[in-house]
Amino acid sequence: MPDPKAAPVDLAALRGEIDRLDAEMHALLLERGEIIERLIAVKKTSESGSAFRPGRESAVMRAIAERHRGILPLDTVESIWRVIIGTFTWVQAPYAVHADVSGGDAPMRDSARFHFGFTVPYVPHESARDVIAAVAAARGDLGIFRIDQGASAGPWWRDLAGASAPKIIARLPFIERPGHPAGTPVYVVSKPLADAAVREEVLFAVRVERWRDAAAEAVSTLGGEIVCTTGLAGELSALVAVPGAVEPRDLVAALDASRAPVSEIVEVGSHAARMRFADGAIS
Ligand SMILES: C=C(O[C@@H]1C=C(C(=O)O)C=C[C@H]1O)C(=O)O
Repeated sequence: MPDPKAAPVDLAALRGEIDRLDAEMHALLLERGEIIERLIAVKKTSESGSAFRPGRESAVMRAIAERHRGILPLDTVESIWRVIIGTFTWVQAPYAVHADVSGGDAPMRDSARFHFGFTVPYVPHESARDVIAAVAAARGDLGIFRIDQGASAGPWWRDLAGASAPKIIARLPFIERPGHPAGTPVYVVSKPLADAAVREEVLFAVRVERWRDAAAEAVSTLGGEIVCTTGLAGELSALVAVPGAVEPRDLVAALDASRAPVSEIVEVGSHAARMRFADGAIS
């Protein structure tokens, strides 16, 4: 590879270099497409109807963020690769992205376009629950909605309970940072991915007979957090995220010990460990 510092100085020659690189990048994308064609047969995607492998996607995004340098903003490489990955997933098994626009269409459209590109269809809905219902009714579609729905949205996470109900499969953006151009924190739901799901963080719908502030501390001692809560006929329903190594019985024991007795606990999804980007480094 030529040393860029020793690059030719006239404009036409520099544009010639850019043309060469563009042709190489395009050829590499075509080659990536050929590998995807071979991968379709290995993954047997047509049987499950879903090509998403959120753990693999998170690992790819981490590698990109870790090796990135130079004048091109991270936002740009991140969005380019999200479009590449989202579209190559769509090529394996077509899907639409259903989005809850109850908090405004613009942030959700930004999120869908940034993370899945423009080839994948975008379908707006009135609520997170409508998104979950649309995903339940479709074969391989995805749904996205804001994690912070506010109390009026109700306990939407309970719609994810049950073996065949949709599940949370990812939390986006993968690379969290202040000022992210599509930074609204969203959950991605799909039909259950079974063995293809990543379980670095596991999410439970938990019903507790009464609420105690000590319950939040108990969950945080396990390395988890209470993501959302809502009142439910004298009880409290919470969506709780804990590291994958924490067994449901450990969570129940911790909540019981904080005098917030658990009357029901159901797994409603899982996702990759969160990544944060600050001062040029991923943690
Ligand atoms: C290519 C795959 O399928 C999907 C597309 C990916 C990609 O284009 O890099 C990564 C993960 C999957 O969501 C795969 O499973 O490796």
